[in-house]
Amino acid sequence: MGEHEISRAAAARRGHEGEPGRRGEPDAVIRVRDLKVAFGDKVIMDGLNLDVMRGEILGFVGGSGQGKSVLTRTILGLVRKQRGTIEVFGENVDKLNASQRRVLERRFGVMFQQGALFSALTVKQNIQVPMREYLKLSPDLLDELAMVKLDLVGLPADAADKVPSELSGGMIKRAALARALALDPEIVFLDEPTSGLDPIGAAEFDDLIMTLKQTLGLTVFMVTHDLDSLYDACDRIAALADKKVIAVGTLETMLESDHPWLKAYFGGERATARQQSGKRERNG
Ligand SMILES: Nc1ncnc2c1ncn2[C@@H]1O[C@H](COP(=O)(O)OP(=O)(O)OP(=O)(O)O)[C@@H](O)[C@H]1O
Repeated sequence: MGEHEISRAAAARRGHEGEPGRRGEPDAVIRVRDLKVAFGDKVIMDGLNLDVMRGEILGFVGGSGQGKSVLTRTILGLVRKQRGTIEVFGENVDKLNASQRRVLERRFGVMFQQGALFSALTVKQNIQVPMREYLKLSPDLLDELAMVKLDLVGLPADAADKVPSELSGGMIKRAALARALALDPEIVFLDEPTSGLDPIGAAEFDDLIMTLKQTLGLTVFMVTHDLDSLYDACDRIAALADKKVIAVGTLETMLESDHPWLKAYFGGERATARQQSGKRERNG
């Protein structure tokens, strides 16, 4: 498949050619119902429901250790569930055979916490890892595509041949995002993408995510503790507590909730200051 065909296929998948995504697919691109996940006796989620809508940036919040990463990994098929259904693009993932599963995986991009790049590989080689796994392309085309991805995330061309230890924290995040975008995914999972970045770097990363959502029509599932990201970048927020999604909606929905964790989280000093300022303080 040539580059042009790949881009066309990706555009068609995202509905850039006049349709709202694949025909017949629901607007909820991820639908989780009555999910139970446990490790031995330790129940992490029980009766959890969640919809992620096409084209939105959904911010997923919750206290430390509540199960945000476990939910992400369960949706990705990396953690076994005890009960419940997970539908992605309208397909029940339990009903997919191995090859259908592989097709589905190509429609996901994942950026794990801390970037998780291969330290011995250059940025370009890191970006090419999923391409080599899923696409049969010539070395020249692989190089060309990797440079397109670098440009997409705002990295200079000379970052291509550097290894992760030669990059700043912000550049590592961008390189990891470029790798997550390697296969032109429709949904991107980001696990605390702004953690470890300084306020300006974090604001720039949020801007990049919003731009990619607009230009590529991406759906973004973003686990985050970053109040600024929740205020500035997310279309909706889902909050995890008591083994369930206890609230989902806009920021106003979160602020109106009586749940003690949400009251503490969004009513705390930092959140209150953020609300009152009405803008991102980190921009100085
Ligand atoms: N493979 C595993 N085996 C056993 N327990 C696990 C496993 N993976 C996660 N857990 C447990 O599941 C719980 C939820 O973990 P998870 O990493 O999803 O939390 P989190 O909400 O993402 O936390 P944080 O915000 O601190 O990253 C934790 O108690 C964790 O110890």
